[in-house]
Amino acid sequence: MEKAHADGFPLTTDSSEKQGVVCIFGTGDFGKSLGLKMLQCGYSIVFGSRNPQVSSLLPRVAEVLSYSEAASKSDIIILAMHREHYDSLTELVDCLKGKVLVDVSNNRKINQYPESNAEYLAQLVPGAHVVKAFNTISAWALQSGTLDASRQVFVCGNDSKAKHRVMDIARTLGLTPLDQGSLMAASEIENYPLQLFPMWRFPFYLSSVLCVFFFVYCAIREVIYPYVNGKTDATYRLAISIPNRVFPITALILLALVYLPGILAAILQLYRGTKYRRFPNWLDHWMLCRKQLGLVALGFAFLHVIYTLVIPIRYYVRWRLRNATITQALTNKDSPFITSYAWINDSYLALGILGFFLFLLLGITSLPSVSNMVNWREFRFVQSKLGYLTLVLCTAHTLVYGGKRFLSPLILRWSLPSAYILALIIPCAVLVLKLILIMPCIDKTLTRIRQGWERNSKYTQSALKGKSDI
Ligand SMILES: Cc1cc2nc3c(=O)[nH]c(=O)nc-3n(C[C@H](O)[C@H](O)[C@H](O)COP(=O)(O)OP(=O)(O)OC[C@H]3O[C@@H](n4cnc5c(N)ncnc54)[C@H](O)[C@@H]3O)c2cc1C
Ligand SMILES: NC(=O)C1=CN([C@@H]2O[C@H](COP(=O)(O)OP(=O)(O)OC[C@H]3O[C@@H](n4cnc5c(N)ncnc54)[C@H](OP(=O)(O)O)[C@@H]3O)[C@@H](O)[C@H]2O)C=CC1
Ligand code: HEM
Ligand SMILES: [Fe+3]
Repeated sequence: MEKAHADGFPLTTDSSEKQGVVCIFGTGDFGKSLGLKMLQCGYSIVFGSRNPQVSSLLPRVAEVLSYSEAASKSDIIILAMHREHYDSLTELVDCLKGKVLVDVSNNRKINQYPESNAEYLAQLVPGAHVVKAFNTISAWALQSGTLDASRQVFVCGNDSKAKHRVMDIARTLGLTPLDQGSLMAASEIENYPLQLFPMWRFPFYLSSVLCVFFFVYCAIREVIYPYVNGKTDATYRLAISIPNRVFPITALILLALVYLPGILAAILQLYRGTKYRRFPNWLDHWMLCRKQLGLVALGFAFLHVIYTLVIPIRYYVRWRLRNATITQALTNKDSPFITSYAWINDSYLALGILGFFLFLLLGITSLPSVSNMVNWREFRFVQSKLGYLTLVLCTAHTLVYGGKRFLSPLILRWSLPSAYILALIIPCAVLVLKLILIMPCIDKTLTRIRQGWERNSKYTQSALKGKSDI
C-alpha cells in the first residue's frame, strides 16, 4: 500500500536540485498533497502528526513524526490544519520560537472570525514569523497538476525574509507568488477564495427574475389568452416559441444593464461636479459585476441563436408552410412578393447576426489569455466602444423585428403589448442617455471632471492649472 503511493508519484527532474527540509503539520488532504508536490520538487519533507504510526497513506520518503519532533527538524513549518485546531499549538510555543509558520487555512464563510486566521496564529505563537500563503491553491489541483486555473499564491507577512522564503517555495512549485504586504492583508487573502461567487450572484438572480417574469408574461399572452378566447390549445408554445422570446429578451436587457451603471456613474459625476466622491455601494457593486452580467447575457444570446436555428425543422412551422402552399394551390392564388417585407426580414436577421458576432468578440476578449495580450486602451476600446455597438445592433435587430406591427393596437392582448416592446425600454433608454452624454458640451465637462477638475474646488486657480497640466 505504502509502496504503491510512493511509486505513484515519481520524482520529477526538479528533484535533482536539493531544496532543504520543510516541515508540514497535519497529514490531511492538503498536507499530503502539498508534501507530495514539494517532494517532487526536491524538498525533504517531515510531517508532523498527532498519530505518526497510522499515517500510512504518506509517501515513504517522507518522515512522519510527532508535532514537536517534526518542528525541531526544520525552521519553516507549513500548518496544513484548520484554524479550529490552532489552539493545540500553544503547547509548542517554545519550540516554534523564531520559526517561519505558514498559514494556509481558509474559512467556510467570509469574515467568519473577528480577526484573520493568520493574525490569530501570530497572537497564539508570538515568537514565530507568520506568513499567509497557498490558501488559494486546492489540494486537488496540487495532486492532479491542473493548476492552470489558479497558479497565483497571495503571500503576506510582517517579516520580509520569512515572506521571501515562502515565495521561493511557491516559485519552485511552479506557482506565481504575489506579495500582498503585511499580515494586515491576510483577511482579504482569506476572503479571496470565498469571494469568487458574489460577483455572479447578482447576474444570476437578475436573469432568473427576468426569465420567470417574461415566461409568465408570454404564457399569459400566447397560451392562456388563446385558450380563454377561442379554446385553442397553444401549450406547445411553451417549449420553443416562448423560450425563444424569453432568452433573447433577457440577453438584451442584461446587455443594456451592463452599460447602464457607466451612464449612471457619469450622471452622478456631472451632478456632483467631481470624481473624488465614492459612488453609492449598490453602484460600485453593479460596476464590478458588469463582466459577469455581460457573460450571462452572452449565454442567453447563445440560447436564442440555437433556438432560432431549429425553427425550420419544427413540426408547427413545417405544417404552416405546407398548409399555406396547399391553400394557395387549391385556391389557385399565389401571394405576391413584397420587397419591403423581404428587406425588413433580411435586415433584422443581419443585425442579429452582426450583433451576435460582436457579442462573441466581447466574450472572447474577456478571457484572461486574450485580455492579457491587449493593453488597457485596447481592452477599453473593445469593451466600451464595441460593447455599445453590440447594444445598438441588438436593439436595432429587435426594433426591426417588430417592424410595422410595432405600434399597431392589434398586438395588444388583454391590453398587454408584445414582450419585445417591454424588452426595448431599458436598451433604448440606455442608448438615448448615452447619446446625450456624448454631446460635445456634456462630454467636455465629463472629460474635465475625469481628469481631476472640480466644480466647487477648494483649490486656488493655480493649483487647478497645475492639475490640468498633468
Ligand atoms: C460578453 C461580455 C464580456 C465582458 N467582459 C468584461 C471583462 O472581461 N471585463 C470588464 O471589465 N468588463 C467586461 N464586460 C462589461 C463591459 O463591457 C465593460 O465593463 C465596459 O468597459 C463598460 O463600458 P462603459 O463605457 O459602460 O464603462 P467604462 O468605460 O468603464 O466607464 C464607466 C463609468 O465609470 C466611470 N469611470 C471610468 N473611468 C473613470 C476614471 N478614470 N475615474 C473616475 N470614474 C471613471 C465613469 O463614470 C464612466 O462613465 C463584458 C461585457 C460583455 C457583454
Ligand atoms: N483541502 C484543500 O483543498 C485546501 C485546504 N486548505 C487549508 O488547509 C488546511 C488543512 O485542510 P485539509 O487538509 O483539507 O483538512 P483535513 O481535515 O483533511 O486535515 C486536517 C489535518 O489537521 C491535523 N490536525 C491537527 N490537530 C487536529 C485536531 N485537533 N483535530 C483534527 N485534525 C487535527 C490532522 O492531521 P494529523 O491527523 O496528522 O494530526 C488533520 O489531518 C485547512 O486550514 C484548510 O483550510 C487550503 C487550501 C486548500
Ligand atoms: C445569429 C444571430 C441571431 C439571429 C439569427 C436571430 C434571429 C432572430 C429571430 C428569427 C427572431 C424572431 C423569433 C421569433 O419569431 O420568435 C429574433 C427575435 C429576437 N432577437 Fe434575435 N437573432 C440573433 C441574435 C440576437 C441577439 C444577439 C440578440 C440580443 C441580445 C437578439 C435579440 C432578439 C430579441 C429581443 C428578439 C425578439 C423576441 C421576441 O419577442 O420574439 N437576437 N431573433
Ligand atoms: Fe495506500
